[in-house]
Amino acid sequence: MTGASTTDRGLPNATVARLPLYLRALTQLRATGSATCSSDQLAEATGVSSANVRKDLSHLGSHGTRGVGYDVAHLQAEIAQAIGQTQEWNVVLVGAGHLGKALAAYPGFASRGSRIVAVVDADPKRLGEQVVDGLVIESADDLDEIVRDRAVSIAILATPTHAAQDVADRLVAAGVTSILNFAPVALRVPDGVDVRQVDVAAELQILAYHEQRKSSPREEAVSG
Ligand SMILES: NC(=O)c1ccc[n+]([C@@H]2O[C@H](COP(=O)([O-])OP(=O)(O)OC[C@H]3O[C@@H](n4cnc5c(N)ncnc54)[C@H](O)[C@@H]3O)[C@@H](O)[C@H]2O)c1
Repeated sequence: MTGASTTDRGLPNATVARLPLYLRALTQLRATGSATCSSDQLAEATGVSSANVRKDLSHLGSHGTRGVGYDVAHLQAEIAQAIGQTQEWNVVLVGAGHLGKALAAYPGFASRGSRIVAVVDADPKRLGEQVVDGLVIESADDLDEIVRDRAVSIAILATPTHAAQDVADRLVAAGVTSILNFAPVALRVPDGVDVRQVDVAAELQILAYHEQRKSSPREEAVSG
């Protein structure tokens, strides 16, 4: 992600990254009828340590009540407010290939505050193809118009690497201020534009590193 380790609002980026996890856990707790929860419960549901849960929530001004814990509904509203989920954000998805289509078909974004309002592609053969109910592939030539007319502020970029910077430039010029980038390239964007890079391959490489570390003592023991 671009920018410093603290957001403009003053929350540390690591906290911001965990808030959606707490929100998801609180939504599940509320669905099962829980009115209150402890930091331990949130820790268990999210995989975050209890100490970090308490620290993160204290940044929001929530300290919980001794012996009772946190009020689930109140905390849910507070986190939703902090991460801007009290309104719906319009998203354009650029690049309707294998990955783009799979993302566009995922029904879970809307319930978490983001709505894909357009899917665009540069390949004329794909135009008009239905991706999901209510979304057909539109022309990348119309990107500027789509961003402006549909009040899009967030883009998902799923084009090949070679096209990504050009697409990002166009998105920013049209008014997009946040980009979720799947193309394996470091985008250059002006100040005020946030980029989150998703690199599943790098995540796998990190796991491979840990696998290697797990297996090497055994190998040493066998050879030694
Ligand atoms: N983050 C990860 O780990 C991860 C995993 C898979 C794929 N990827 C990346 O995601 C991107 C998409 O992968 P894919 O398998 O879906 O590729 P794909 O070739 O199936 O799809 C890419 C789509 O982008 C379209 N496109 C090309 N130039 C464009 C432009 N200028 N404007 C709009 N659309 C344009 C193409 O017509 C095509 O439909 C690639 O950059 C790939 O490397 C990343």
